[in-house]
Parts: sequence; C-alpha cells; structure tokens
Amino acid sequence: MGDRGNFKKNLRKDAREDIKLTTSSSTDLHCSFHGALPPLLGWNSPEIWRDRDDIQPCRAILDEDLTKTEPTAAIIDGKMIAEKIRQEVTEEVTRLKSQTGGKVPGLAVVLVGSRKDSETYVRSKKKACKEVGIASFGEDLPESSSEEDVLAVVRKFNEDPSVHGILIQLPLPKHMNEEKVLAAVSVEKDVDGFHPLNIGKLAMQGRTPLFVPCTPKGCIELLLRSNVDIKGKHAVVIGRSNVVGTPAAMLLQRHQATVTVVHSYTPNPAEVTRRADIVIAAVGVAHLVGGDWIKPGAVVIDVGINPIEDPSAKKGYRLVGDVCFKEACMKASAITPVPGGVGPMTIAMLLSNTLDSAKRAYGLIN
Ligand SMILES: Nc1nc2c(c(=O)[nH]1)N[C@@H](CN(C=O)c1ccc(C(=O)N[C@@H](CCC(=O)O)C(=O)O)cc1)CN2
Repeated sequence: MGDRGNFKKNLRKDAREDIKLTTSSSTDLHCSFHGALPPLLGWNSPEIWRDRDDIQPCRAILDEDLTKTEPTAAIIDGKMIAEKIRQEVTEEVTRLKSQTGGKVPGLAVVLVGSRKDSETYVRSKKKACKEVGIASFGEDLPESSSEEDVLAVVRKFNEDPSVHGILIQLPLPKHMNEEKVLAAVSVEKDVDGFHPLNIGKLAMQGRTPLFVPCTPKGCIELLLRSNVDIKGKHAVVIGRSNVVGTPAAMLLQRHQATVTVVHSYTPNPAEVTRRADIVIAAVGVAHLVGGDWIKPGAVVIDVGINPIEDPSAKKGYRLVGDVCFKEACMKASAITPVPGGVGPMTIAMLLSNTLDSAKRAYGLIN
C-alpha cells in the first residue's frame, strides 16, 4: 500500500499529464475511491522507447563491419506466401460465385484524411480485391469531416447487403473517437477484427471471434506455413498496440505459446527478448531490436515498417523494420524481411477475412 501511495511522485511529467486524462475518465475504476492509488485499469501511458540507457543502437546502424560472420537465418518470404494465399482466395471466390448464382464478396474501405501512407495502403487493398474477384467500395472523407460523417458512412455500409466487410483505415484524425467509430462497424462485417466483441472473444478461452485482426493473423500464418512449432514455445511480443502487439500476444497464447509482452516500460528489454524462441517485433521504431536481443536459433517476425533517410534511394528514403536485419540474420534460424515480410500478409488476411464474411452471409460456413 505504502509503495503504491508513494509512486506518484516518481512519474515523469508526460505520464502525469496522462493521469489527468485518465482520472477524469468514466472508465477510471476505483480512483476517486482510493485517492492516491493508481486506477485498477492502470494508466494510459505513452510508449516512449527513445533515450533509454538500457537500449544500445544496433551495430549495423553504427556501420560496423558485420561481414566477418555468416548469416544463419532462412528468409521467410511473406510476399510469396501472401501470393499463395491470394491464389487460394481467388479460387474460393470463384467457387462462392458458382454456389450463390453470381454473388461475390464485397469490401468497403473508409479513408479519412490524406495521409500518404494510408492512401497507399487503401489503394493496395482495392487493387488486391480486384485481382481476387472481390468487389471493393470506397469512401474517402476529408480530414475536416466530423465523427458523425464517418458514422453515417459506416451505417450505410452496415445496411448494404453487397458489403461483407468494412474497414476503417487507421489512424483516424486525432479529433475522432476511434473507439466509437470502430464499435459502430457491424460485428458481422468487422473484417479488421477490432470490434470490442471480436477482440474480447479473442481474449477469452473457448470463444471464437468472427474475425481476427489481419496483421497478427498474418504473423501466425507465416509461422504455420513456415512449419514453425508454436506450441510450448516461449514467444516475446515487443509492443502492445491494439492493432498488432496485443492481439498477437492473445493469438500466440491460443496456439499454446508462453507469451511475454515487452513494452516501453519493460526494464532491460534485450535480456527479456533473448529468452524467446519466437520474437514478434511491433513497435514502430527503426532498428530497435539489435542482434544482441536474439537468442541463437530464434524465429523473428518483424512487423515494423519504418521509413529512414536514404539519399541513394529514388524517393530519398527506404523502409526498414523494427529489427536490425543484418545483425538478427546472424543469430536467428528464420526471419521476415522488410519490405516483403508481414506487410503483404496483412492484405492477404484482409481478403481472406472478407471471403469468410461473405461465406457466412450466404450460409456456406458458420
Ligand atoms: N484498419 C487498419 N488500419 C491499419 C492497419 C490494419 O491492419 N487495419 N495496418 C497498418 C497499415 N497496413 C494496412 O492497413 C499495411 C501496412 C503495410 C503493408 C505492406 O504491404 N507493406 C509492404 C511495403 C509497402 C511499401 O512499399 O510502402 C511490405 O511490408 O512489404 C500493407 C498494409 C496501419 N493501418
């Protein structure tokens, strides 16, 4: 009790700012009751990975010569595996069409604002739909749209029987309540798997969510299709975002892994990660995970897609993962590259979820 009562004075300023927000929220169970105690649901603290004494920059970033050691890792080719899944989806769409007298799955993609990366992802999703025979519907709203504008679009797609999946491209503009918008998507059309019912069922034993979030599902699919045993293994998930880290940890547990989540408040994350047989890195910090974080023989799934300056590249930048690929290759038994690893699987899983939704709507699966 005493320790908890005292801990407030040790918090950094940014965390304190956050406490003000958290304590005024209606979800802040017990706080007003216990006074100085932290809320039962914890603080909504920001993830800050930079300027930590217990994290060293990876050697490849420091341009040290790594050529003296031979890489050990097999490359898990996400692009190839995603392509195989797209072919499978194409065949199933054809079968569904013949079973339903010409019906095809439909995906609606809602984009709010004009973030360049989001526009690229939305374009890729629509193109992928076309290639596999899924009809795509789009609604692009300006950044200045109100939450009610977005909710109206969601309601329209909820009621449209030719739409089997609805996806709200994230992140939404800051002035919108993401929780409210995602919860407005019909649970039967929630192909992103972010509806509280779907994510809640994913967290609970013996429950079956209608959809599982695409990127974590893609990570597991990569492991399964690369014949990596998950059962009984120690998996470390680095990052605890709603989109990747948290659902990935839940999915790994459902596959009987022992899961540790490493986050920005974990002391000595390298030491903790070094105990893992399977590492899923999903923090969004370029090259955070150095070779010294990886146990020899571990399997590494790198979810990060971070642009870094590169004057030799046509666009002036290139994409790198959260893992220092050059270093991790010397330790891991298998690793996903960036680009060409998890990214293409995110879209393949979206197609697969949309197909499942259509099959359910036409009574072809439960
Ligand atoms: N509603 C959602 N929003 C977002 C999600 C999501 O799953 N649902 N995930 C990310 C972005 N994302 C899809 O939306 C996504 C990211 C990356 C890729 C991809 O194929 N990446 C390529 C590289 C692409 C490039 O060259 O620019 C790769 O890694 O090889 C696809 C989808 C955030 N928002």
